[in-house]
Amino acid sequence: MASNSTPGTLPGGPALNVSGLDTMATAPVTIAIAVVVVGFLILHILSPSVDPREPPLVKPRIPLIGHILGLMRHQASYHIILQRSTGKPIATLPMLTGKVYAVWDPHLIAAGLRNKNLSSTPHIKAVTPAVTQVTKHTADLLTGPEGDHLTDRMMLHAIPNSLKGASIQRLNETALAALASSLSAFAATGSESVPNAWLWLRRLITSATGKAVYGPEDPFAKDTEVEDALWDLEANLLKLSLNLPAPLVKAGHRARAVLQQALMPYYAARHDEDAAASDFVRLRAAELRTGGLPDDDIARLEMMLPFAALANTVPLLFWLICNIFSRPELVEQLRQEVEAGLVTAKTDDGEVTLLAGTAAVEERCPLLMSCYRETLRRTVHQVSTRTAMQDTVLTDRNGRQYLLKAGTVVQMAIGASHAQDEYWGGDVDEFKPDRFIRKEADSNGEGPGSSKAMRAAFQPFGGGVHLCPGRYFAFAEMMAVVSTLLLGFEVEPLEGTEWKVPGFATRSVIDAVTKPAKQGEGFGMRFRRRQGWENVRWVYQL
Ligand code: HEM
Repeated sequence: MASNSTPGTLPGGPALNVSGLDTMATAPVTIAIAVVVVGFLILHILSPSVDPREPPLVKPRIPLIGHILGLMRHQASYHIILQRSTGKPIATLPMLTGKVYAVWDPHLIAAGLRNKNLSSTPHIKAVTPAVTQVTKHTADLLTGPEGDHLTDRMMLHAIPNSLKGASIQRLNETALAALASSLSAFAATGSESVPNAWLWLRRLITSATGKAVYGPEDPFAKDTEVEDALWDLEANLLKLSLNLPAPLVKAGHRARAVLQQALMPYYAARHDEDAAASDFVRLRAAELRTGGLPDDDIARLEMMLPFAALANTVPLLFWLICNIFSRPELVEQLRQEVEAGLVTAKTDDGEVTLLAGTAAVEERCPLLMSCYRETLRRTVHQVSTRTAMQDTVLTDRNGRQYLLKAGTVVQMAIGASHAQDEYWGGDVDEFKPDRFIRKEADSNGEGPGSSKAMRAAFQPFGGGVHLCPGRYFAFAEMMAVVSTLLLGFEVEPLEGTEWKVPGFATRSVIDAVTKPAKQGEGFGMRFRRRQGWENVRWVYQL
């Protein structure tokens, strides 16, 4: 009988074959063990091989698909979760029969972003046709050998050249003039209630940026439906890039159609060549035309351009305003700093000139700059995705080397850099307005929270050749709005007296800055013109 068999005797041995009852009792056990063994064999065969020189393997709880499910559910936050649970600087994440390298340590991220063997081109080429639905002619062109050349021209020539020097100066001046006009007219009767602060800021920044980027023919100025489409598309970009069946991405398809239909007449009429259009639009479109793209496909492809200009500035400004105005004492300190540091002229007829450029704020308003950096630290979750074009070695700060095999995808998770107490100290999960200017806790100037450690781990704009070229433009827009609200307005929550700031939405792997949950629904603000600042006309200078 089975019950008399020696513990540990293997099923199927002689003692177990005595009666039919024994056979019936052990058969399920045998099958179960066989299933487990076969399962392990299959897993072993399917699991990607990992060289000991590669980053350490972090296996998911659910074999094969665990990391895929984790990334789908938590998106960019999954990297923070994994880094915190494993404590590792870098890892190999097995997914189905393949693998992805996840880089979490700031020094390794910096090394990866600088490394020329890690390229964004394969990723761009892979997702662009699915996301933009360009014609087959253009898709073939982009994915063929000419596509590499065109992508390089766009990324390494058109973008950097259009966002520097006189080009960015002009872009900034136009956007700042548009903001000045909107904010000078805002709450003209003395006060204004804004039921959804997120949507209000979205509108404010979209109209100023749209005008600066596209010129007077700005497609976003023609219909607010176009602006809505941009953000609906943003929310669906991941699904579109995965090329999921149409019924699962209805909202994405609709938003894409609205956006592309709005951009097509702009490019067909060659408004990108208008004198008042920015070089950002002009140089990219010119490059694409030279590459053989028809105008309609330029419009399809260029629906990605406003994402770069808007998708991160609007949420960052939203969090900066929430972080500041929900702290009355901080508001008082910042008001003094801004009035003393940034106001350069105040005329009798009510014109106030404010500085909004990076150098001025850095030099004259250290607390405001610290709040800005702390907001970036807390809300940038960027995952920079590259492919290793050849076997590549990354070296950490202790000289330890990790081999990245050619052809493997590398995800560098800046959100993980910004969330490690090893660099930021025990209060890493809190918003500390003065974090970047407070006295160093660590006496030798190197430990958690020291300026050296924080400098290494602060990477909100990426690095290497893809370092964000729009950061100074975004900064001036945000500073103009924040300084104006500080000086010119009393800002209160619309409902009650307590600030109930929305939580974070799922942190997308597509963009860099976290958005508020549910489009900031239910979070309104009331603005009242401050005594002595009632009839101000604002002017901004860099
Ligand atoms: C607070 C606002 C912003 C943040 C936090 C931000 C962040 C970033 C980050 C992290 C990257 C690197 C992406 C990577 O490594 O793959 C990037 C790239 C880029 N950003 Fe920004 N950005 C902001 C505003 C802007 C603005 C306003 C513009 C345009 C006017 C812009 C244009 C770009 C472009 C074109 C790239 C791609 C550069 C390349 O791949 O070579 N960004 N941004």
